[in-house]
Amino acid sequence: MKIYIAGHRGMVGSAILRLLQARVAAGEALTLLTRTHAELDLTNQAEVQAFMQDARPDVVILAAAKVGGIHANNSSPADFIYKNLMIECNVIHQAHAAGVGRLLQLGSSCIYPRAVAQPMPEDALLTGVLEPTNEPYAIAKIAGIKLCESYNRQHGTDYRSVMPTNLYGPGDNFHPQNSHVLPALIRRFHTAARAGEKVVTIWGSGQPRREFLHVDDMAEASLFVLDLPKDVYDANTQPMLSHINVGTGRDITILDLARTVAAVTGFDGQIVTDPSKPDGTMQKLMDVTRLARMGWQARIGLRDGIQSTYDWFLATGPDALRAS
Ligand SMILES: NC(=O)C1=CN([C@@H]2O[C@H](COP(=O)(O)OP(=O)(O)OC[C@H]3O[C@@H](n4cnc5c(N)ncnc54)[C@H](OP(=O)(O)O)[C@@H]3O)[C@@H](O)[C@H]2O)C=CC1
Ligand SMILES: C[C@H]1O[C@H](OP(=O)(O)OP(=O)(O)OC[C@H]2O[C@@H](n3cnc4c(=O)[nH]c(N)nc43)[C@H](O)[C@@H]2O)[C@@H](O)[C@@H](O)C1=O
Repeated sequence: MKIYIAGHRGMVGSAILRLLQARVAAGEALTLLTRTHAELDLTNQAEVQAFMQDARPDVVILAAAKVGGIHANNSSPADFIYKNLMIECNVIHQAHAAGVGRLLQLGSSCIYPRAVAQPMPEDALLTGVLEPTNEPYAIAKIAGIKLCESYNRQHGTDYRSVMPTNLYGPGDNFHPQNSHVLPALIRRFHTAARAGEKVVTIWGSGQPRREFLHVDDMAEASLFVLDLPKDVYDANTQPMLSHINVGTGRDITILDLARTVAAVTGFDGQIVTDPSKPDGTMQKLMDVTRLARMGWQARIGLRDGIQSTYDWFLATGPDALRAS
């Protein structure tokens, strides 16, 4: 079986690739196809068409996307909606055109309305107004779900969607402005602890609540959902409500997260908030009942996950981190 992993150098794609490589090493007859962004620009329809027609994968895992934290989303909304729509349209349509029967694409918890009841079940989709700081990205991610559902309904494909909560882990983007909160705080607290600084500032009020899932758990959940027999997936989803939430089912305030990162990195000074920066959604907690019913749950606790991610950060060194 030939599996194409789109986005294999990203945080999630590389974690999925590690799991699949382990399966190959254990004797599974899998051929893993990868292309870097430089080799194949997934926003380019002609390039994606040529690749799919030539490579003819049996299965596609779509983990490539334009990804970033609250500031990146808020300041480059055109990039987030345009690139993500183009990637999804090209990969999903050209996969179908090349006869790919099975596909898994990754969305995001930001697809749900900003003021929805918590925890958020899958059927909260399209029931209210989205969070403005990431509405363009969320619209693209909702389109990804609807693309998969539409191809399934019209063409009988088996294209599945998983909706991860906020992720973190090895391979994350630690950029000071463009990253998500957890890698941003690891870098900021580490730098402050090393420099002997007495104050670290975090964005917003510190009161928003977020749920954090380690990327190795996410990779496991992705393959779990991809591997589910079709009758099991179909029995637990609906043709027009087919996505599956992936999370831990537990959340934490940003201030408590900052305290945890401070402890892991050895920072013992003061933490102050910066209310001039946006809070975004006040709470984002996944209802993970659907996935739990099918037999999967997260294993890596937040404190352990932050510690191992910090160990990876230290081993990798700031110079090897992403530049944008
Ligand atoms: N990180 C998180 O907290 C969350 C992530 N997700 C979703 O999970 C998926 C993976 O995210 P994550 O691994 O964190 O993101 P990363 O930014 O780590 O990885 C994304 C990958 O996609 C590649 N890529 C982007 N644009 C293109 C393009 N035009 N052509 C080819 N490759 C491209 C990137 O390559 P390059 O770097 O060279 O551009 C990169 O390797 C995404 O769908 C994301 O929306 C969902 C919820 C939370
Ligand atoms: C995964 C998810 O990620 C984004 O949504 P978000 O959850 O709001 O993401 P975030 O991680 O950037 O922020 C979480 C909270 O943390 C606060 N915060 C404090 N200090 C820093 C800080 O230094 N950096 C960042 N980035 N945030 C900080 C910040 O103000 C906010 O209150 C979207 O891309 C969305 O589309 C999406 O899918």
